[in-house]
Amino acid sequence: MIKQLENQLRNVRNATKENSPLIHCITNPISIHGCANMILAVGARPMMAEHPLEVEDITRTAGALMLNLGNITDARMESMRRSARVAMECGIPILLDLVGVTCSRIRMELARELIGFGQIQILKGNISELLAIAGQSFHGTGIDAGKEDAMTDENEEERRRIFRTFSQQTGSVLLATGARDLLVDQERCLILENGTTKLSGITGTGCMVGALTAAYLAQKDPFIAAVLGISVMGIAGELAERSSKGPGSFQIELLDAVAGMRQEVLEAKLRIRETEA
Ligand SMILES: Nc1ncnc2c1ncn2[C@@H]1O[C@H](COP(=O)(O)OP(=O)(O)OP(=O)(O)O)[C@@H](O)[C@H]1O
Ligand SMILES: Cc1ncsc1CCO
Repeated sequence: MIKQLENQLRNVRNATKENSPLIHCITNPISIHGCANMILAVGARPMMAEHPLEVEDITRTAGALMLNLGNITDARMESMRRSARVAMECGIPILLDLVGVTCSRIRMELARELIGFGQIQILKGNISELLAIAGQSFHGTGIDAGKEDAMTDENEEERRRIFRTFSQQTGSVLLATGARDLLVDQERCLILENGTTKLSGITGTGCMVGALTAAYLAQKDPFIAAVLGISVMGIAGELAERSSKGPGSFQIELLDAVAGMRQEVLEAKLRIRETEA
Protein backbone atom coordinates (compact mmCIF):
# COMPACT_ATOMS: atom_id res chain seq x y z
CA MET A 1 0.00 0.00 0.00
CA ILE A 2 2.73 2.47 0.99
CA LYS A 3 4.66 2.49 -2.32
CA GLN A 4 1.49 2.99 -4.35
CA LEU A 5 0.31 5.68 -1.94
CA GLU A 6 3.64 7.51 -2.14
CA ASN A 7 3.37 7.62 -5.94
CA GLN A 8 -0.17 8.98 -5.73
CA LEU A 9 0.93 11.65 -3.25
CA ARG A 10 3.83 12.69 -5.48
CA ASN A 11 1.65 12.86 -8.59
CA VAL A 12 -1.00 15.04 -6.94
CA ARG A 13 1.62 17.36 -5.42
CA ASN A 14 3.36 17.77 -8.80
CA ALA A 15 0.09 18.30 -10.68
CA THR A 16 -0.95 20.99 -8.19
CA LYS A 17 2.31 22.86 -8.80
CA GLU A 18 2.08 22.43 -12.58
CA ASN A 19 -1.59 23.36 -13.01
CA SER A 20 -1.91 26.02 -10.25
CA PRO A 21 -5.66 25.49 -9.81
CA LEU A 22 -7.84 28.32 -8.55
CA ILE A 23 -9.27 27.43 -5.13
CA HIS A 24 -12.43 29.35 -4.21
CA CYS A 25 -12.75 29.66 -0.43
CA ILE A 26 -15.78 30.97 1.46
CA THR A 27 -14.36 31.05 4.95
CA ASN A 28 -14.06 32.81 8.29
CA PRO A 29 -12.00 36.01 8.75
CA ILE A 30 -10.03 34.60 11.71
CA SER A 31 -7.88 32.25 9.63
CA ILE A 32 -8.54 33.51 6.08
CA HIS A 33 -5.03 34.95 5.64
CA GLY A 34 -3.36 31.75 6.86
CA CYS A 35 -5.55 29.65 4.56
CA ALA A 36 -4.70 31.77 1.50
CA ASN A 37 -0.98 31.49 2.26
CA MET A 38 -1.17 27.70 2.68
CA ILE A 39 -2.84 27.37 -0.74
CA LEU A 40 -0.09 29.48 -2.31
CA ALA A 41 2.59 27.46 -0.49
CA VAL A 42 1.60 24.25 -2.32
CA GLY A 43 1.40 25.92 -5.73
CA ALA A 44 -2.33 26.58 -6.08
CA ARG A 45 -4.08 29.98 -6.27
CA PRO A 46 -6.46 31.14 -3.52
CA MET A 47 -9.54 33.30 -4.16
CA MET A 48 -11.37 34.35 -1.01
CA ALA A 49 -14.66 35.76 -2.33
CA GLU A 50 -17.90 35.78 -0.37
CA HIS A 51 -20.35 38.35 -1.75
CA PRO A 52 -23.55 36.46 -2.66
CA LEU A 53 -23.83 38.32 -5.98
CA GLU A 54 -20.37 37.33 -7.22
CA VAL A 55 -19.64 33.89 -5.81
CA GLU A 56 -21.37 31.90 -8.57
CA ASP A 57 -19.16 33.48 -11.25
CA ILE A 58 -16.05 32.75 -9.23
CA THR A 59 -16.93 29.17 -8.34
CA ARG A 60 -17.56 28.45 -12.04
CA THR A 61 -13.89 29.17 -12.81
CA ALA A 62 -12.42 27.27 -9.83
CA GLY A 63 -10.70 23.89 -9.57
CA ALA A 64 -12.18 23.26 -6.11
CA LEU A 65 -14.49 24.97 -3.60
CA MET A 66 -13.82 25.17 0.15
CA LEU A 67 -16.74 26.05 2.43
CA ASN A 68 -15.77 26.71 6.07
CA LEU A 69 -18.57 27.32 8.60
CA GLY A 70 -16.40 29.25 11.11
CA ASN A 71 -17.75 32.64 12.31
CA ILE A 72 -20.73 32.23 9.97
CA THR A 73 -22.74 35.21 8.69
CA ASP A 74 -26.02 35.55 6.75
CA ALA A 75 -24.09 36.62 3.64
CA ARG A 76 -21.74 33.65 3.77
CA MET A 77 -24.63 31.24 4.37
CA GLU A 78 -26.32 32.52 1.22
CA SER A 79 -23.05 32.44 -0.73
CA MET A 80 -22.32 28.86 0.31
CA ARG A 81 -25.72 27.70 -0.96
CA ARG A 82 -25.21 29.49 -4.28
CA SER A 83 -21.63 28.29 -4.78
CA ALA A 84 -22.41 24.70 -3.77
CA ARG A 85 -25.19 24.51 -6.38
CA VAL A 86 -22.93 25.86 -9.14
CA ALA A 87 -20.04 23.57 -8.15
CA MET A 88 -22.32 20.53 -8.25
CA GLU A 89 -23.70 21.53 -11.68
CA CYS A 90 -20.18 22.02 -13.06
CA GLY A 91 -18.54 18.96 -11.41
CA ILE A 92 -16.25 21.10 -9.26
CA PRO A 93 -15.28 19.20 -6.07
CA ILE A 94 -16.30 20.64 -2.69
CA LEU A 95 -14.77 20.41 0.78
CA LEU A 96 -17.04 21.36 3.68
CA ASP A 97 -15.27 22.22 6.95
CA LEU A 98 -17.72 21.69 9.80
CA VAL A 99 -16.25 24.33 12.17
CA GLY A 100 -18.61 24.77 15.13
CA VAL A 101 -21.48 22.42 14.19
CA THR A 102 -21.03 21.18 17.77
CA CYS A 103 -21.98 24.54 19.29
CA SER A 104 -24.34 26.17 16.79
CA ARG A 105 -27.72 24.95 15.57
CA ILE A 106 -27.65 27.15 12.47
CA ARG A 107 -24.29 25.75 11.40
CA MET A 108 -25.52 22.19 11.90
CA GLU A 109 -28.68 22.92 9.88
CA LEU A 110 -26.68 24.56 7.08
CA ALA A 111 -24.23 21.65 7.00
CA ARG A 112 -27.12 19.16 6.70
CA GLU A 113 -28.72 21.28 3.97
CA LEU A 114 -25.48 21.43 1.95
CA ILE A 115 -24.86 17.69 2.37
CA GLY A 116 -28.46 17.14 1.23
CA PHE A 117 -27.87 18.99 -2.08
CA GLY A 118 -25.91 16.00 -3.34
CA GLN A 119 -22.37 14.91 -3.00
CA ILE A 120 -19.81 16.87 -1.01
CA GLN A 121 -16.47 15.21 -1.80
CA ILE A 122 -14.85 15.84 1.61
CA LEU A 123 -16.43 16.45 5.01
CA LYS A 124 -13.78 17.69 7.44
CA GLY A 125 -13.72 18.74 11.06
CA ASN A 126 -12.24 17.90 14.41
CA ILE A 127 -13.33 14.53 15.78
CA SER A 128 -16.19 16.04 17.84
CA GLU A 129 -17.56 17.85 14.77
CA LEU A 130 -17.48 14.62 12.72
CA LEU A 131 -19.23 12.68 15.49
CA ALA A 132 -21.88 15.42 15.69
CA ILE A 133 -22.63 15.48 11.96
CA ALA A 134 -22.82 11.67 11.94
CA GLY A 135 -25.56 11.90 14.61
CA GLN A 136 -23.41 10.48 17.42
CA SER A 137 -22.95 11.84 20.95
CA PHE A 138 -20.00 14.23 21.30
CA HIS A 139 -18.23 16.38 23.90
CA GLY A 140 -16.82 19.31 21.92
CA THR A 141 -17.52 22.84 23.11
CA GLY A 142 -17.01 26.06 21.13
CA ILE A 143 -14.85 25.16 18.16
CA ASP A 144 -12.71 22.68 20.12
CA ALA A 145 -12.93 18.90 20.24
CA GLY A 146 -13.76 17.30 23.59
CA LYS A 147 -10.95 15.26 25.18
CA GLU A 148 -13.44 12.42 25.71
CA ASP A 149 -13.91 12.18 21.94
CA ALA A 150 -10.21 11.62 21.09
CA MET A 151 -9.31 8.59 18.98
CA THR A 152 -7.94 5.69 21.05
CA ASP A 153 -7.06 2.02 20.46
CA GLU A 154 -10.28 1.14 22.26
CA ASN A 155 -12.71 3.23 20.19
CA GLU A 156 -10.98 2.77 16.81
CA GLU A 157 -13.09 -0.12 15.59
CA GLU A 158 -16.41 1.45 16.59
CA ARG A 159 -15.45 4.77 14.96
CA ARG A 160 -14.45 3.01 11.78
CA ARG A 161 -17.87 1.33 11.63
CA ILE A 162 -19.78 4.55 12.38
CA PHE A 163 -17.88 6.65 9.86
CA ARG A 164 -17.89 4.03 7.11
CA THR A 165 -21.70 3.90 7.33
CA PHE A 166 -21.84 7.73 7.27
CA SER A 167 -19.48 7.81 4.27
CA GLN A 168 -21.77 5.37 2.46
CA GLN A 169 -24.82 7.54 3.26
CA THR A 170 -23.23 10.81 2.13
CA GLY A 171 -20.82 9.63 -0.58
CA SER A 172 -18.18 11.80 1.12
CA VAL A 173 -14.62 11.14 2.27
CA LEU A 174 -14.49 11.95 6.01
CA LEU A 175 -11.47 13.62 7.60
CA ALA A 176 -11.44 13.97 11.41
CA THR A 177 -8.45 15.85 12.86
CA GLY A 178 -6.82 15.51 16.28
CA ALA A 179 -3.66 13.96 17.78
CA ARG A 180 -4.64 10.89 15.73
CA ASP A 181 -6.28 11.90 12.49
CA LEU A 182 -8.87 9.58 10.99
CA LEU A 183 -9.60 9.30 7.29
CA VAL A 184 -12.48 7.14 6.09
CA ASP A 185 -14.21 6.45 2.80
CA GLN A 186 -16.53 3.66 1.76
CA GLU A 187 -13.71 1.10 1.55
CA ARG A 188 -10.63 2.44 3.32
CA CYS A 189 -9.77 3.68 6.79
CA LEU A 190 -6.42 5.29 7.67
CA ILE A 191 -4.99 6.63 10.92
CA LEU A 192 -2.37 9.39 10.58
CA GLU A 193 -0.21 10.29 13.54
CA ASN A 194 1.97 13.15 12.40
CA GLY A 195 1.75 16.51 14.16
CA THR A 196 2.55 18.28 17.40
CA THR A 197 0.54 19.90 20.19
CA LYS A 198 2.06 23.21 19.00
CA LEU A 199 -0.44 23.09 16.11
CA SER A 200 -3.17 23.77 18.67
CA GLY A 201 -1.22 26.77 20.01
CA ILE A 202 -2.01 29.00 17.03
CA THR A 203 -5.50 29.61 15.70
CA GLY A 204 -6.82 28.14 12.49
CA THR A 205 -4.52 25.16 11.84
CA GLY A 206 -7.62 23.01 11.35
CA CYS A 207 -8.92 25.56 8.81
CA MET A 208 -5.49 25.48 7.12
CA VAL A 209 -5.68 21.68 6.84
CA GLY A 210 -8.98 22.29 5.02
CA ALA A 211 -7.33 24.85 2.71
CA LEU A 212 -4.42 22.51 1.89
CA THR A 213 -6.81 19.64 1.26
CA ALA A 214 -8.99 21.84 -1.00
CA ALA A 215 -5.88 22.86 -2.99
CA TYR A 216 -5.07 19.17 -3.65
CA LEU A 217 -8.75 18.32 -4.22
CA ALA A 218 -8.65 20.13 -7.58
CA GLN A 219 -6.87 16.99 -8.91
CA LYS A 220 -10.16 15.16 -8.18
CA ASP A 221 -8.96 12.34 -5.91
CA PRO A 222 -10.61 13.26 -2.57
CA PHE A 223 -8.98 10.48 -0.54
CA ILE A 224 -5.44 11.35 -1.67
CA ALA A 225 -6.18 15.07 -1.25
CA ALA A 226 -7.16 14.42 2.37
CA VAL A 227 -4.07 12.27 3.05
CA LEU A 228 -1.92 15.09 1.67
CA GLY A 229 -3.72 17.93 3.48
CA ILE A 230 -3.37 16.29 6.86
CA SER A 231 0.12 14.84 6.46
CA VAL A 232 1.71 17.96 4.95
CA MET A 233 0.37 19.99 7.88
CA GLY A 234 1.40 17.41 10.50
CA ILE A 235 4.93 16.98 9.17
CA ALA A 236 5.39 20.74 8.66
CA GLY A 237 4.31 21.16 12.31
CA GLU A 238 7.00 18.69 13.43
CA LEU A 239 9.67 20.56 11.43
CA ALA A 240 8.50 24.00 12.61
CA GLU A 241 8.52 22.88 16.25
CA ARG A 242 12.26 22.15 15.99
CA SER A 243 13.18 25.56 14.61
CA SER A 244 10.82 27.95 16.46
CA LYS A 245 10.88 29.67 19.88
CA GLY A 246 7.14 30.17 20.48
CA PRO A 247 3.79 30.53 18.68
CA GLY A 248 4.89 33.59 16.70
CA SER A 249 7.93 32.05 15.07
CA PHE A 250 6.12 28.69 14.86
CA GLN A 251 3.50 30.26 12.59
CA ILE A 252 6.19 31.57 10.22
CA GLU A 253 8.21 28.35 10.29
CA LEU A 254 5.06 26.32 9.61
CA LEU A 255 4.38 28.18 6.36
CA ASP A 256 8.02 27.86 5.30
CA ALA A 257 7.99 24.13 6.08
CA VAL A 258 4.85 23.57 3.97
CA ALA A 259 6.29 25.55 1.05
CA GLY A 260 9.70 23.86 1.22
CA MET A 261 8.65 20.27 1.91
CA ARG A 262 10.57 17.80 -0.22
CA GLN A 263 8.91 14.57 -1.31
CA GLU A 264 11.68 12.46 0.33
CA VAL A 265 11.03 14.20 3.67
CA LEU A 266 7.28 13.66 3.36
CA GLU A 267 7.79 9.95 2.63
CA ALA A 268 10.37 9.47 5.41
CA LYS A 269 8.27 11.17 8.08
CA LEU A 270 4.79 9.95 7.13
CA ARG A 271 3.21 8.05 10.04
CA ILE A 272 0.23 6.32 8.59
CA ARG A 273 -1.46 2.96 9.06
CA GLU A 274 -4.44 1.26 7.54
CA THR A 275 -6.86 -0.17 10.07
CA GLU A 276 -8.37 -3.63 9.62
CA ALA A 277 -11.02 -3.82 6.89
N1 LIG B 1 -2.27 16.70 20.23
C1 LIG B 1 -1.90 16.77 18.94
N2 LIG B 1 -0.78 16.14 18.52
C2 LIG B 1 -0.40 16.19 17.23
N3 LIG B 1 -1.08 16.87 16.27
C3 LIG B 1 -2.20 17.51 16.62
C4 LIG B 1 -2.68 17.50 17.96
N4 LIG B 1 -3.82 18.22 18.00
C5 LIG B 1 -4.05 18.65 16.75
N5 LIG B 1 -3.08 18.23 15.90
C6 LIG B 1 -2.96 18.54 14.48
O1 LIG B 1 -3.29 19.93 14.36
C7 LIG B 1 -4.00 20.18 13.14
C8 LIG B 1 -5.35 20.86 13.45
O2 LIG B 1 -6.19 19.90 14.04
P1 LIG B 1 -7.26 20.28 15.17
O3 LIG B 1 -8.02 19.02 15.45
O4 LIG B 1 -6.59 20.98 16.30
O5 LIG B 1 -8.19 21.26 14.32
P2 LIG B 1 -9.28 22.33 14.77
O6 LIG B 1 -9.74 22.04 16.16
O7 LIG B 1 -10.30 22.33 13.70
O8 LIG B 1 -8.37 23.65 14.71
P3 LIG B 1 -8.79 25.22 14.52
O9 LIG B 1 -10.12 25.38 15.16
O10 LIG B 1 -7.67 25.95 15.20
O11 LIG B 1 -8.81 25.51 13.05
C9 LIG B 1 -4.13 18.82 12.45
O12 LIG B 1 -3.08 18.71 11.50
C10 LIG B 1 -3.94 17.81 13.58
O13 LIG B 1 -3.40 16.59 13.11
C1 LIG C 1 -11.20 31.07 16.56
C2 LIG C 1 -12.26 30.84 15.55
N1 LIG C 1 -13.56 31.18 15.80
C3 LIG C 1 -14.35 30.88 14.78
S1 LIG C 1 -13.55 30.19 13.46
C4 LIG C 1 -12.06 30.28 14.27
C5 LIG C 1 -10.80 29.83 13.63
C6 LIG C 1 -10.44 28.43 13.96
O1 LIG C 1 -11.40 27.49 13.61
